[in-house]
Amino acid sequence: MANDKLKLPVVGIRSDIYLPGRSATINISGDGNVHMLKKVLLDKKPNSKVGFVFIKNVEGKEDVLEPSNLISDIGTEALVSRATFGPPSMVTITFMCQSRFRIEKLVMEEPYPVAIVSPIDKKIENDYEDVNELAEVQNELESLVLDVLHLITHSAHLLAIKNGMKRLAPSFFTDMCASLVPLSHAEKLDLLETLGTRARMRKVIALLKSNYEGHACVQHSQRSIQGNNNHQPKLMRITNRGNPMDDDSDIGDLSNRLKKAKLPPHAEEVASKELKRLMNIGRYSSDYGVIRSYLELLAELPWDNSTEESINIKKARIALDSKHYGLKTLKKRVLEFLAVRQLKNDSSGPILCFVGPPGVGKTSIARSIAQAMGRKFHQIALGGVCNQSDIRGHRKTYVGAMPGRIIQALKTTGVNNPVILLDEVDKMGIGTHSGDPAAALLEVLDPEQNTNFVDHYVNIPFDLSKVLFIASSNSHQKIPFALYDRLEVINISGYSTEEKLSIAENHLLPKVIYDNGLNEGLVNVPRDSLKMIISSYTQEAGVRSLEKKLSALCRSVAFKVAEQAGSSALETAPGSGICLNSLTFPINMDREAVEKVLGPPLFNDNVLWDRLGVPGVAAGLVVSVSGGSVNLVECFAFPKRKDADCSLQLTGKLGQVMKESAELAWKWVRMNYNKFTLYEAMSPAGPLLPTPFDSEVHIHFPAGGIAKDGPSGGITIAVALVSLFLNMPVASNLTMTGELTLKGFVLPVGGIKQKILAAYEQGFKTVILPKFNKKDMTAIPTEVKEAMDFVFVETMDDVLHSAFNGAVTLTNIYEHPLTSKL
Ligand SMILES: Nc1ncnc2c1ncn2[C@@H]1O[C@H](COP(=O)(O)OP(=O)(O)OP(=O)(O)O)[C@@H](O)[C@H]1O
Repeated sequence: MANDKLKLPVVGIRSDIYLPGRSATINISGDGNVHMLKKVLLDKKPNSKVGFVFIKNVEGKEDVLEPSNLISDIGTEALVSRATFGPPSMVTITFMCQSRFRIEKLVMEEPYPVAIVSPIDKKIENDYEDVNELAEVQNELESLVLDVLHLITHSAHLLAIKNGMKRLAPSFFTDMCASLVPLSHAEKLDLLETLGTRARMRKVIALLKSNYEGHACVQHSQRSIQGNNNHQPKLMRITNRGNPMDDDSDIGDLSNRLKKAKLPPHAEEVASKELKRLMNIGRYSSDYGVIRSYLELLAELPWDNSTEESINIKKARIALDSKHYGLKTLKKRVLEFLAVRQLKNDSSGPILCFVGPPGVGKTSIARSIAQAMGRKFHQIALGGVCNQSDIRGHRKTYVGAMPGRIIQALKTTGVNNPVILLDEVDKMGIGTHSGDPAAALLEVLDPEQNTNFVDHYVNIPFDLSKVLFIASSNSHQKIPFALYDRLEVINISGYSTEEKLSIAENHLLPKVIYDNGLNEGLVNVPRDSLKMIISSYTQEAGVRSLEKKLSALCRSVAFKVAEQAGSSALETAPGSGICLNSLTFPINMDREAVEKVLGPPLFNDNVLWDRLGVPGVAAGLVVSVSGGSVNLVECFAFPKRKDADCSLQLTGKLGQVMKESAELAWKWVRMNYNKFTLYEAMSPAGPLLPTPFDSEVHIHFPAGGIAKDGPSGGITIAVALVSLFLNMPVASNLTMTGELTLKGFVLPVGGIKQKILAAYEQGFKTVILPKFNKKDMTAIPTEVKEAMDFVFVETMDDVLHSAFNGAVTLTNIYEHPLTSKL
C-alpha cells in the first residue's frame, strides 16, 4: 500500500457524512479551511480534489483537526466544481464525493491541514472481490433499484443511477443507490466504514427493502398507473432519521383506532408494518411524524363505513321541486336516475355532468341528489387544478406530502359512499411537468379501475366504486375530450326575467331574509324592485348576482333594525305593520330604496339601442360561459388605397374561427353584391359609393376587451356589410344568429336558449335563427315565445329579406361565383 499513499488537503466536516456518489452545496467556515480552499482552487485548476474527514461536533473547535476529534478514520475524496467566497471565513462549495480513503496520518502543515491517505474503493474491488459473486449481488441490487425507481420521482440524480447500472464501478454505484434511502447518521457511518463492496451492497439492499416494503403490495397496480405519470412535482426528500424512542400509550391508541377502522387485509398488512416501524424509531425522528400522519390517515379513512342509502322517489320529487324552480328536463333526468338506482340497488351507472353558466343551480341540484339519497355531499373545486398529484396525492417520502383531493374528500365525509361533485371540470389545466389531472380523473370515474384506486400518499388500493360522482362545468368545449366521453351531459341554459322573478320571490328572498337574521314581517321587496334589480343591476344567465344584490338589501335592513328597533322588532313586527322607534314594518324596499343601497344602475339598455338603427350596424347573438348576450357588429368603408394589401381589417379581440367567418362574410358580400335587388322606394338614400369592389372595410366588434370566437356571427356580419353598402339600416328590434357558408346557406348553431333569453331581456322583438335550430325551441319558456317573433332561415336570401323588411332580395344566389359579374 505504501506506494498508493497520497497527500491530500483536508476539511473537517461536522454537519453530515458524505458518501461517494453524493453531490451537494455546503458552507465551510474557518480561516484555515477557507485559506486552503482558496489556495487549492485558485492556485491549481478548477475541479480540484480535497479530502473530507468527518469530525465530532465540539463547540469552539470548529477549525481544529486532530485525530481524537475524528469520527472515523475513513474519509471521502471530493471533487470541488465550484466555490464562492462570501463573508470572511466562509466559502460555499459545490462538490461531488468520489471515493473513500483511509487517513494514515493527519499533518498540521501551515497554513492548513493535510492528510496522508491511502485510497480504498478501487483497491478493494480489484484485489479482494470475487468477480462472479460481486456480479450476483449487483444483479439483485440493480433489479431492486429498478423497482424502486418506478415508485419515486425522477430526477437527474435518479437518472444517473439508472444509466450508471452497467457503467459505474460497483462500489460507486452501490453508494449512489444508498442515496435512495433516507439514512440516519449511524447508517451513513456504517456504510462509510463498510469497505467491502459486496458487503456494502447487501446492506444497501436491506435498507432499500425495509424502506420501500410498504410500496411492495401495490407495486403491480402502481406500475400500470405510472405509465403516463412520469412527471411529479419536485419536492424535497426527507433525509434524516433520529434515535429510537417509544411512546407506547400513544401508539397503542393509534393501533386501536386502526383496528376500529376495519382495514381490508392488504391495508392492514401495510399498517401493521408501519406501526412496527413507528415503534422502532424514536418520537424525535423526522420519520416519526411522517409515519404517524400516514397511519392517522389510514385510521381515519372510511374503509368500511357507509351511510345507508334510502331513495324515495316521491320524496325526492318534492324535495327537488320545493328547492328549485323550473329546470323540468333536468329534474326529470335526475328522478329517472334515482329510480334506476332504487330498483337496481347497484352503484354503477352514468356519471351525470351538469353544464351551464354560473348560478343556474348545478351545485344546488347535486346537493339535492345527495339529500334525496340520504348520502353525504362533498364538493371538489377543480378550477385551476393542473397537477395529477392534486387528484392522486404526493408520495409520502416527500416533505409536505398530502393525499389527493379524492382521499381528502372521503376523510372529510367519513363515509365511503358520499356524493362528490367534481366542480368546474372544464377549468382544469395541464402542468408542464406534473401530468394531466384529467387522466387521473378518468381513472377515478372508470368503474373498471376505481375499485382499486391508488392514491400516491396512501399507496394502498381504495375502493371508490360506492362513491357517486357528479360533474359540473360551465362549457362543453373545454371539458377534456376523454372525460367528456364518459359523462352524460345535461344542459342548464339559464333563466328568463320571469323565471328569475319567480326564483327571487319564492326561493332567494326567503333564503337571504333568513340568512341575514330577519323574517318576512320585517322587509318587503316588491316585484317592481325585483325587476329593476334584474334588469339594471345584474346581467347574467343564472341568479347568483341577483342573490348577492338581494342579500345586500337585506343586510341594510338588518342594520337598520339592529340599530333602531333592536331585538324587540323580531318579536313584534311580523305581519303587524307596527311602528317601532322611527321604523315602520315591514320596511319597504322600493326602487328608490334599492338605488340607495345598491348605488346607481350598473347596466343601461339604452346604450345598446342608441347605437343601432344606422347603416353598417347589426345586432347578433352570442353565448359564452357566462350565458347569452347581444353583441353589435359595426362596419365602416373607405376608398381602397393603391398600396393596400388587404381590403378587410378586423378588431375586437377575435378568435381564429370568428376572423375566418368575417373574411367569409366579406367575400360573400362582394361575390353577390351585383345580385342585390334594392327596392329604392324603401331606401331613400340609395347605395353607398364606393362599392365593395373599390373599398377597404373595417369591421369592429365592440366590447373590444372581451374575447370572442365561433362561427355563429356569420350572418350578422354579412347583414351589417350589406346594410353598409346599401346604405340602409337593419330592421329595428331585430337580432340574429347563424353560421354562413360561402354559398350563402345558413347552418345551425349552439346556445339557442341562452341567446334567445338574452335577446328577450334586452327587449328585441324578432330573432332570425337557422331553420335547423327549430328543434331547440321546445326549451324556450312560453312567455318568451309569446312575446317574440322567430324567423327560421335556410339561406342568406331569407336573412336579407327579414333583416331589411323585404327591401332587399338576392336573385339566383346559387349561381357559381365565376359566372357572376365579378
Ligand atoms: N332554479 C332555481 N330555483 C331556486 N334557486 C336556484 C335555482 N337556480 C339557482 N338557484 C340558486 O342560485 C344560487 C346559485 O346556485 P348554484 O351555486 O347551484 O349555481 P351553479 O350553477 O352551481 O354555479 P357555478 O357554476 O358558479 O358553480 C343558489 O343559492 C341556488 O339555490
